[in-house]
Amino acid sequence: MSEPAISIRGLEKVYGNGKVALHGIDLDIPRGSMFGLLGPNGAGKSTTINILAGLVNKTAGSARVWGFDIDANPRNAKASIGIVPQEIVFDAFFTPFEVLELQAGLYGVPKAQRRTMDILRAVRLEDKANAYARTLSGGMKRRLLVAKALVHNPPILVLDEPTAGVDIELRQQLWAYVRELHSYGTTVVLTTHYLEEAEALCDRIAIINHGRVVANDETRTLLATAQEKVVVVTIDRDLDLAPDHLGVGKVELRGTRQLAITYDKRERQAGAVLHALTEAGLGIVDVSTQEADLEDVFLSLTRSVAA
Ligand SMILES: Nc1ncnc2c1ncn2[C@@H]1O[C@H](COP(=O)(O)OP(=O)(O)OP(=O)(O)O)[C@@H](O)[C@H]1O
Repeated sequence: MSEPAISIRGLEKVYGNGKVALHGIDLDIPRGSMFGLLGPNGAGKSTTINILAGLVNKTAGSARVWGFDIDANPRNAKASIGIVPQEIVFDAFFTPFEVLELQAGLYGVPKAQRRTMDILRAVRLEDKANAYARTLSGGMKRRLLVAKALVHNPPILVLDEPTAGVDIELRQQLWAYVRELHSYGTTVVLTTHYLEEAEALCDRIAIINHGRVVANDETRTLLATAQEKVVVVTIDRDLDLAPDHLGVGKVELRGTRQLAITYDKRERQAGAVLHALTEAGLGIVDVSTQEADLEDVFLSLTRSVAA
């Protein structure tokens, strides 16, 4: 197997004020993956990313980006990663074209190899190429940030909370574009608070809490670890109250004919729940089940770890 796109070992960060942001993180992000870095506010996501980007100095540990050690080979490590930061910062008096050309200059991309107009076209800003950055809408600025991260054609693109404060339509556009990049082989890492977003987009997810990795798995495996399952049963008669004597989990009456039963799937299967209902003399008309979603996994993991 090829070396991971990003490989982190024992990464620690203590800020100047004594705040321990990372307690020793181990993390491998496979090449070609769409990887979600999830965690509540202050978990250490930005610190991790900023260390990889060379913007924050680590206290201990090591990291390799596309095989390049960030200490031994910082230039190559930096050239292998494009970071889309959380905050929008541009010089208002540069045009998108100039912003990208300047960035290309910073990364030492020779003029002949620059793809400024191609990138602007890809993020649908070609008609704004020569407008001042200050005249762009919030959404356009976001797209310009993505464009900026791509000028040196990095194999890894990291998006730090890219859709915070972005409207739904733009979010969809942004994700469509990120998916496209991913389909062409770019390794994509995104940090997000939006659990549904990570669930929908990422093939692997690591959850960080209080500077520690508390989960790191394929999205579907992570979802399968959620223990609660709900079976919703339509019964053959009207009820006034949820029956409380079934002994199969929490029973809730929805309307007069539907029962939602939440049970722990380690303890019993849906069949046993249905059996208990028929034993209680209730006829079953229809059945559906709901798996727990990522939010349940996230909450159970981030609740169980002390600060
Ligand atoms: N420059 C700094 N000086 C001191 N403490 C810091 C600094 N930057 C971050 N921290 C602290 O380190 C911890 C981790 O912060 P970090 O920004 O990495 O979290 P995060 O998971 O990215 O959260 P968010 O999503 O809110 O950005 C927090 O407790 C934060 O207050």
